Amino acid sequence: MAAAAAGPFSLREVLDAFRRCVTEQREVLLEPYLSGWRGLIRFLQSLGAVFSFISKDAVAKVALLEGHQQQHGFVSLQSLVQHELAAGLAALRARSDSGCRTVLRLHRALRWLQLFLEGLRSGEPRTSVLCTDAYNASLAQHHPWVVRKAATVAFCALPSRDAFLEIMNVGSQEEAVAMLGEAIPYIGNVYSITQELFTQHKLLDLP
Ligand SMILES: CCCCCCCC/C=C\CCCCCCCC(=O)N[C@@H](COP(=O)(O)O)[C@H](O)/C=C/CCCCCCCCCCCCC
Repeated sequence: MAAAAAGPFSLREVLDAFRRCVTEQREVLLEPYLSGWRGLIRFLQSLGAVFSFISKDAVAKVALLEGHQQQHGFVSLQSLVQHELAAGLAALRARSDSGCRTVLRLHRALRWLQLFLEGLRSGEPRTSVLCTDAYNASLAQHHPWVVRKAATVAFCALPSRDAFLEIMNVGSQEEAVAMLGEAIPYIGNVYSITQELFTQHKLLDLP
């Protein structure tokens, strides 16, 4: 499946992808953006079947964006937004397969990731608590009750903080925490630029 290439998870690769995302003109490049997501999905898939309903949704969204990227040759999120908005906001809102609505879902998930990684870095050992708090402060408000319920049940199966730091494949715990400190601002930067772009074009509530 193109959206989830094989190979072990490496936080360094994800960090590099999100670092490569932002240009000097504050554009968000689609290729590294999707590459970062593919790396994250690989991690999620390694956590087992209890998370497969989440990884399947993320894989489908990345695959949809890969399709749009290949079909139209978009280089950046900005060019994707510009292209889809050319048909008018009403037409865009009526589409269920638009790149914009799909990016919006991943964008909200990126906020979850930022908060979750900040929590991991803080030293709180209960990953399910960290994950639930990050989820409630980001994605949860956009999900129906049944999805919220399934997600919070799945969070109880998360590995410990120590296991998380190990799976990052970065080295010692201290090195892993240092890399989290490096990664969070890059992810935050991609989030902020996308948030500005979607605010500017009134796209933050695409159905
Ligand atoms: C060393 C630490 C690294 C942490 C790595 C984390 C890896 C996480 C990888 C992927 C995150 C999942 C992204 C999920 C995107 C969800 C998008 C969404 O909101 N989809 C819903 C709406 O879609 P439409 O119906 O409108 O098309 C859809 O209903 C969602 C269904 C699935 C439930 C989503 C719950 C998301 C919970 C947050 C992720 C938790 C992962 C925990 C693993 C640490």
